[in-house]
Amino acid sequence: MALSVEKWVGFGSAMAGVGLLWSRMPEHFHEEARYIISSLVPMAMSYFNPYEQVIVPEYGDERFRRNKLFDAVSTYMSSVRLEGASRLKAELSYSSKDDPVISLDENQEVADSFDGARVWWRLCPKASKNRGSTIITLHGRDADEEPRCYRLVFHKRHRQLVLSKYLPSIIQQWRVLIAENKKRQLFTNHIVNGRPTWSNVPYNPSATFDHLAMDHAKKVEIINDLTAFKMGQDYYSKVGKAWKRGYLLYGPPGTGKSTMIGAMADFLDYDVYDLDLTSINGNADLRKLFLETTDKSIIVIEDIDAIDVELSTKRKEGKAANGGEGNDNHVLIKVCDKEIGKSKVTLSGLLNIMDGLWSACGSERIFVFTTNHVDQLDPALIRSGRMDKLIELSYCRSEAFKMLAKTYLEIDDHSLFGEIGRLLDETNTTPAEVADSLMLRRESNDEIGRVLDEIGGAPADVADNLMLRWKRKRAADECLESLRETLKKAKMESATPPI
Ligand SMILES: Nc1ncnc2c1ncn2[C@@H]1O[C@H](COP(=O)(O)OP(=O)(O)OP(=O)(O)O)[C@@H](O)[C@H]1O
Ligand SMILES: [Mg+2]
Repeated sequence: MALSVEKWVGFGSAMAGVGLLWSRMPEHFHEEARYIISSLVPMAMSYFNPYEQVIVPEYGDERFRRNKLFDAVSTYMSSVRLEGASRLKAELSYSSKDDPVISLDENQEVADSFDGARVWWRLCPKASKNRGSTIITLHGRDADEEPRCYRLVFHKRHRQLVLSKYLPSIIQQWRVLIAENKKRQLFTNHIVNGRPTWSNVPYNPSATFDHLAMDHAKKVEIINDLTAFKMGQDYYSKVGKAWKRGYLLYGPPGTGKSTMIGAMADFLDYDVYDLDLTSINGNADLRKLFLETTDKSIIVIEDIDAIDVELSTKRKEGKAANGGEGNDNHVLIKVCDKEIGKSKVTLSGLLNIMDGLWSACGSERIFVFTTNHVDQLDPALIRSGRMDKLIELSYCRSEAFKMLAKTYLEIDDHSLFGEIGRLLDETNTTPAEVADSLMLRRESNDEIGRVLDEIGGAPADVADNLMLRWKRKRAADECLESLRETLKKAKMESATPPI
C-alpha cells in the first residue's frame, strides 16, 4: 500500500511537470488557452490523486522557532511500530537509563492506523518538493526551504479525522509525556551546520539557597523577590508589562554568583539557558536562540564584563569623539574568526530581547547577568527597568562563615569561631576560599587505628557513632585550625606595605 501511495505522489509530480511545461509553451498558443489548461492540471491532479499530504517542517516561520509539532511527531515516532522501516536510529539519551531510544531514520517510512484510517509517515532530510498532491504546510513557509520535515500521507476521505483528531492526539500524548518526564535542564548554545542551536543536559544544581553563605536578610529579600515574580502573572498582565525580571549578580570571583544561579533554578524549578555570546554570529541568531527558549526559564550571561571590553572602549571613544552619549549600536562582542564582519552581537540587539519588542515573546523568564566589575558595565545595560535587582555577593564575613561551618562541618559553635570571625572581618577572603579550607581532610590510618583501639569492645552501633563523632570533631579542629593560620597569613600580607 505504501508503494501505491508513493506512486500517487509520483503521479502528482509528473502532472505538476506537465503543468509547468504547459505554462512555458511558446507564445503562439493563445494566452487564454494556456491559462485554462495550466489551471486545469492541478484540478485534474487533485481529482485523480486520492491522497493528501501534511508537511511538518522542523522550523516554523523565518526559521526562527522550532516547530513543536515536529518534536511531538519525533516523540510519537518512537512509540509507533517501526516495522515498515528498514533503517532505524538508536540513541542512549540522558533520561533513558539502559534502554536505547529507537526512532525513524531519514528517508524511512512507517505506516500507522488511527480510528480505522491508515496513514504513512516519512522523515525527509529536506522537505520534498510539491509532488502534485495537495500539500498542507503546518506552521510553515515554503516547504522547499525546510531543512527537515515529516511527511504525513493519508487518503482524502480521512482529511478531517487526521487534522482534527489524529494530529491533536499526537500533540496531547507528547504533552503528557513531557509533563511526566519533566526534569530541569541546562541548555547551552553552539553552532551546528552554521546555525545556532541549543543543546541540553539534565540539571540538578548541587547548591540550594540553604547552602548559600551570605547575609541572611539579603537572602530572604531575594527569595521573597523570586516568589513574588513566580506568583506575579496577574500583576504583570494588569500593569501591561512582559512577565520577566532581570538580575545582575556582581562581586569578586569565588563569592557565589554561579552558585546563586543554581539556587535560583532549584528554588523556582526553572530550566537554565547559559547563553554563550561568543558562539553567536549576530543579532538575528541571538533572537532565534531567544525565541527557542521556553517559558519558566532563567537566561544567563556570565561574566558580561569579560565580553564587554570592546563595547566599553567603543562607547568611551564615541563619547570622547562627540562629547556626549554614545548610541547602543556598537559592537558588544566580536567572535574571533576571519569573517569578523558577520560575527556581531550589538548591545542594542541584546537590549531588544530583554526589554524591546522581542521581550514580549514568551513569559515567565528571568535574565541573570554576572560580572566581577560592575563599574565597567555600560550604564544602558544596568539602568533600572532592565536590571530590576542588583545583587552584590561579597567577601566572607562572620555570619557567612558560620553558615559554611554548618554546611561543611555540621557544627554550630567552636572555640575558634570568635577569632576566625574577627580575622575574616579584617581580610578579604572569599566564601570559595573558606569553603575550600573546610573540606574534610582524610585521617591517617594510624589515627583511625588508635581510635578503634580506644572504642574497641563497644557494641557495633555505639562504636560507629563514636567513630563518626570523633571524625567530625577531628575534622572540625583541623579545618578550623588551618583556616585560622591561612587568615593570619593573609592579614599579615595585607598589612605589609609593598616594597
Ligand atoms: N556564597 C557562597 N556560599 C556557599 N558556597 C560558596 C559561596 N561562594 C562560593 N562558594 C563556593 O565556591 C565555589 C565557587 O563559587 P562560584 O563559582 O559560585 O563563584 P563565582 O562568584 O561565580 O566566581 P566567578 O566570578 O569566578 O565566576 C562554589 O562551588 C562554592 O562551593
Ligand atoms: Mg561564576
